[in-house]
Amino acid sequence: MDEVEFSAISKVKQNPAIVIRNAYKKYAPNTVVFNGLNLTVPEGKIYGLLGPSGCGKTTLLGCIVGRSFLDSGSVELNVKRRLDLGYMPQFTSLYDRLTIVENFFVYGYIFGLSDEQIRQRAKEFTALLDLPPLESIVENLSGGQQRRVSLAVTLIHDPQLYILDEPTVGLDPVLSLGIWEYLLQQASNGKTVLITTHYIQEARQAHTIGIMRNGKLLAEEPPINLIEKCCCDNLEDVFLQLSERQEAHEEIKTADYPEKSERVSVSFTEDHKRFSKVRFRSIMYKNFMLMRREYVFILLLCILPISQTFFGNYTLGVKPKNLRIGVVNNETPLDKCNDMMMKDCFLNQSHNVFLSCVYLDYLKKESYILVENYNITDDKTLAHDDIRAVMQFPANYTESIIGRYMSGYTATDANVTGSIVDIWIDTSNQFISTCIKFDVARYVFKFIRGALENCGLHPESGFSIPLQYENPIYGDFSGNYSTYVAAIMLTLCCFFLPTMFTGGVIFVERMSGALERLIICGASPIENIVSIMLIQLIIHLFQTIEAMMVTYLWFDNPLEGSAISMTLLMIAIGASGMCFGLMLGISNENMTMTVYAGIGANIAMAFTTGMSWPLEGAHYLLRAVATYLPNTLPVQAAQAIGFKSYSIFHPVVLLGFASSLIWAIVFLAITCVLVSRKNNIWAIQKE
Ligand SMILES: Nc1ncnc2c1ncn2[C@@H]1O[C@H](COP(=O)(O)OP(=O)(O)OP(=O)(O)O)[C@@H](O)[C@H]1O
Repeated sequence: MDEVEFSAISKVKQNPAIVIRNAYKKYAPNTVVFNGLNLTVPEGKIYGLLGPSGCGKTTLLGCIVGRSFLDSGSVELNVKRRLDLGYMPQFTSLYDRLTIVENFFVYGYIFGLSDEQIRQRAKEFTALLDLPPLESIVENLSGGQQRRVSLAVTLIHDPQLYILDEPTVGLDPVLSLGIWEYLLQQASNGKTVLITTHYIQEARQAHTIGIMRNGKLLAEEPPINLIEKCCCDNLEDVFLQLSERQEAHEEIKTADYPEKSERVSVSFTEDHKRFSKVRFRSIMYKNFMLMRREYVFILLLCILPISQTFFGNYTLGVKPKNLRIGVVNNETPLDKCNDMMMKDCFLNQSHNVFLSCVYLDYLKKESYILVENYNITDDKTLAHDDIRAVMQFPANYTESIIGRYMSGYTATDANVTGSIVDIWIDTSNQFISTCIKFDVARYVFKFIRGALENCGLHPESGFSIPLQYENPIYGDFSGNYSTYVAAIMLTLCCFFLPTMFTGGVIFVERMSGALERLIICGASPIENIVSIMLIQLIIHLFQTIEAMMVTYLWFDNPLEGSAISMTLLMIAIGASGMCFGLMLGISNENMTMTVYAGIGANIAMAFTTGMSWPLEGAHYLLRAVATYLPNTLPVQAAQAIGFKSYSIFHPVVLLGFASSLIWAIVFLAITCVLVSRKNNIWAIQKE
């Protein structure tokens, strides 16, 4: 018996279709996959690649179709166009939400097939592979059915070279036999087939067998030769025998691994063409079909900006109502207060006006709920959680006010102390306590003015502060938080939604393996990214218009500047959000990370826009950084257009645009670096 050489260079004499020489590859220092591997696939033959699980068969096929690189060595194919290559990945890698025929159209269009040709091929494969009805959605098919559809997709364009990664896994023997018969027939027509399989006996039908183990090819011969040489009855025994022999020579595996990594890859002639109308049409077809199928998701995308802006405008900055205030009125019980007191002159003692009633009536009209006979505990803490403040009026409150008014600066100490209302406020909620402080002070002046007017006196003759607020420079007198925060919410909405959509779509396409499959079929990454961004841009335009209509038409928030400038700014913000999403979708290996990174970054950026608190109060280091984060300058630009009617050429507005565009470029640049550095970036590795 001849000694079977390790790493045998083929003795097959036919023209080679695939030649791999001195291939080295490792994923990590301890994961050497190829260690000087040589392989030759003869043209017009079926080559069965066998090897234990994890020996590198899929990696090898990946290097042949251009989805992975070798660290060193060479790969040569007899085909120079992707059109001549048909690759069936290990996982089905189809568009699960599309129907079988829609998948045929996506991949048929990529290769420039006409509708008629695609339909014809679909018919042929339905018969050959016993496919389910072509209108079935792929995700509803069984594993075996999906695998058969995947094989049909691989062969739709009638390629010269078939690279098939375990096409018969999970199929019944009849179907497997049918597939092998078809492959043999194709080989007799001059097609070359490289096929991996775990079913060793099935591989007997191949013209040549390659047995791979520990980074090398142990043998490469017709199956019958191998069986004879090893004096075995079947291929399984050959495989075991060769494996045992290699164990004995294990030291060979640690042969000198090249120090320099060259990233060797196959190249196809049409690869220089980064953008092709034919391929772009196919990708857009796929996007539109997916959108049509996912109409509920699209509807949700349209509703989201409306709901976000509605919720935001209805909750943020709206004055709290129905706050409960405990009242201890030592002057008179509240039920003795009446409407007459509000109109009568308090200086006329016979009218029995209680000013505490007049004051409390103002609070009641402002929607405060007064809790009567409230008991103040000794330590002045509020006894009930829902009581936000407690007010205590002295017994001789009205009398003391009159005394103070009549005597002016000569008022007695008793009159001064008797006219003071004590108030205890729960400050655990700063917004609410500030609101109460503001209202109780405001109504002191208001009710004194009203009371003096009831007596026919000049309203300013009472207690008032010598300060006059003129018209606001920007904004209105109410100066409320909701108008301030409206533009911020709009900005965040326009950044966040494109981030999540783009990141999500890219991630899902990577996870399904369909994106990588499209790229192997020749679709360039640029075509894919541009198509996703185009769809997102259309959606974003709708979302921006909806969100602006809710913000400015429904809620009447101030938009002093041009609506067109504001729309353009929101589109620029959306573009940077999209690029951020793209970076997240490409860089993460699991969905949870993508979602966490997207939401986490957006929450952090929302804080640094000054939405919840002015940035002027932040730590000076954070303030310095926050200014240059993606949403800070755009928010300032949006505020400037909304409140100050700045034009698009004003430096503040230009800075907002510049920030969004620069960030978009930064995110794209990071994405490009990741794409050029990482192996198999277009697919998430499955176990
Ligand atoms: N992207 C990757 N990063 C790190 N290691 C990887 C990667 N892809 C594959 N590997 C490792 O490389 C080795 C070869 O994997 P490969 O999938 O090529 O084997 P295989 O022979 O196809 O296995 P199977 O028959 O089970 O599909 C395995 O040890 C695997 O863990």
